[in-house]
Amino acid sequence: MESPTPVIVAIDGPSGTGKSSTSKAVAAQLGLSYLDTGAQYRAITWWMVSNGIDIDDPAAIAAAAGKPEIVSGTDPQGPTITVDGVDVAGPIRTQEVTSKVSAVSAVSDVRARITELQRTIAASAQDGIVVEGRDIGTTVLPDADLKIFLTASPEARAARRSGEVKGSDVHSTREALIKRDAADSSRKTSPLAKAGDAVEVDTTELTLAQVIECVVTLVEEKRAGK
Ligand SMILES: Nc1ncnc2c1ncn2[C@@H]1O[C@H](COP(=O)(O)OP(=O)(O)O)[C@@H](O)[C@H]1O
Ligand SMILES: Nc1ccn([C@H]2C[C@H](O)[C@@H](COP(=O)(O)OP(=O)(O)O)O2)c(=O)n1
Repeated sequence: MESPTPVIVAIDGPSGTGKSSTSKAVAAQLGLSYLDTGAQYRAITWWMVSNGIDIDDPAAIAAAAGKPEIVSGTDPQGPTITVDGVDVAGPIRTQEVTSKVSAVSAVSDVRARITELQRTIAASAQDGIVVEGRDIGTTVLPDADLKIFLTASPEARAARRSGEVKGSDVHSTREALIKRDAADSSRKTSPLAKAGDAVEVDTTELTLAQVIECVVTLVEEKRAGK
């Protein structure tokens, strides 16, 4: 049988809308690769913090942006991320990294470096790839075959996120999410935004299974129309 044309899917949206869980499941179901671009920004942030770079000094961040070697494994059944050969899948999820990632990812030299990496990974995915983040449909892969923009109410997103972290309360999680979204949406270089040709899916009232099914159907429709 002829193998299908590689398909490139971009999934963007704010925190807690379901990007990672949806992207991983869609990629696994359709035999595509998977790239979590937020993990790459978290990885470079982790490296800056670990190497004593002043997060409030964009020039210092820019000067160091080319130093760490970030490698992403794109198997949706077990995605990996390393910095200079060290597995950082755990350390990049700490509160400290989460609170600093928006400042680091606003620096244009950081974005240029990580964007190049993302384009290289997408171009080398033989069967296609699902790439999730904030600026994939607008900047990283503007020619993606399908662009999805996930949204959900701040309440739903905070409830989902605080459900993941033991002992966290919904109110402070909601405030932190709103603050990070505002920073990501208002930065000068490649802010969080919906591409003009993206399909918006509000996941507030949907189960994860429903969102996955919706995206799988959209990918299959695209493939059939190719
Ligand atoms: N539609 C949904 N309904 C309920 N919970 C969801 C839904 N989508 C995702 N989740 C849960 O919400 C949390 C955050 O999802 P995640 O995929 O990490 O979001 P994002 O990547 O957009 O930050 C996870 O625990 C996930 O299982
Ligand atoms: N394409 C991307 C992906 C993430 N970022 C930045 C902005 C986000 O707040 C952080 C972390 O992203 P991540 O997707 O891991 O965040 P959450 O899973 O939503 O908590 O990285 C970005 O600037 N551009």
